[in-house]
Amino acid sequence: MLKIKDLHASVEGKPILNGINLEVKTGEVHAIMGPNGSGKSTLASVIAGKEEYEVTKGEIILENEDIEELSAEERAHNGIFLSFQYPIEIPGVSVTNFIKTAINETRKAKGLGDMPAKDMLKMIREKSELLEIDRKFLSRSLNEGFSGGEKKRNEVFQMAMLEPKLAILDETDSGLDIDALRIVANGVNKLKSKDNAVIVITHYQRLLEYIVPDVVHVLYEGRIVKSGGKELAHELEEKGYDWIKEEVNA
Ligand SMILES: Nc1ncnc2c1ncn2[C@@H]1O[C@H](COP(=O)(O)OP(=O)(O)OP(=O)(O)O)[C@@H](O)[C@H]1O
Repeated sequence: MLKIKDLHASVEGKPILNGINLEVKTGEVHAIMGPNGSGKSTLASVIAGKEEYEVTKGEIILENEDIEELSAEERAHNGIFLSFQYPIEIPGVSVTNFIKTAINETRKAKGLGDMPAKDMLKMIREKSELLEIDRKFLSRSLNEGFSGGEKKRNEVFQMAMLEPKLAILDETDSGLDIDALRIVANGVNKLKSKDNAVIVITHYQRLLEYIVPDVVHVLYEGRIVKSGGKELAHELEEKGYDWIKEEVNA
């Protein structure tokens, strides 16, 4: 699904990613952890193709295609979904209208016409039920006055509707209370299939109790310095990152 080879990236001339190697296969869930400022969100943004980040070296390959030259929009059309740490508000555009537009734009890029209204409504009904989202919520302006938990739930709803091949969830646990965390995680688990893959960026082992990762990576100073199974997340929660830093600097 995704292969990243020796990826280096900078922002405003400052190197942030210093040689990332990562392979995510279909059906897998990978967690990325690491201290503040280690480059986790930058990695997510670079995969999604955000313009402010400059790739200075390396390759990002999605399903055997080098996506380096593709814009963020084209990458989204190719099935990459990135949830944002700080989602934007769009007053006057409802959650439903936003998602309809996003789905139809993706279809257009594939040479398809708009999704018939009946199918769209059916999908909205199914996915909102899956994620236990109140229908009233769907007519509200996108993210305007949403609580932290509502924002996150809305993002997972967008993901459910767009059915991406590769979903990158950045700090999905921030702002979620325990019940919402469980609902969001259950939603992600239900959306997981043998044909897609998920990368979860998180600071806490808590989320990984619900979305169980196949592989956990530790990012430090722009490199993946350790990878392991889900037990690595427990170890990090217990011991923090100093031992990793010592290992790297030894
Ligand atoms: N758009 C930007 N402009 C300037 N600096 C940036 C930008 N994006 C990231 N950086 C810098 O890159 C470094 C890595 O940031 P990044 O957000 O990727 O880390 P992180 O591991 O996700 O951190 P956190 O755990 O705090 O969310 C930081 O020093 C940050 O200030």
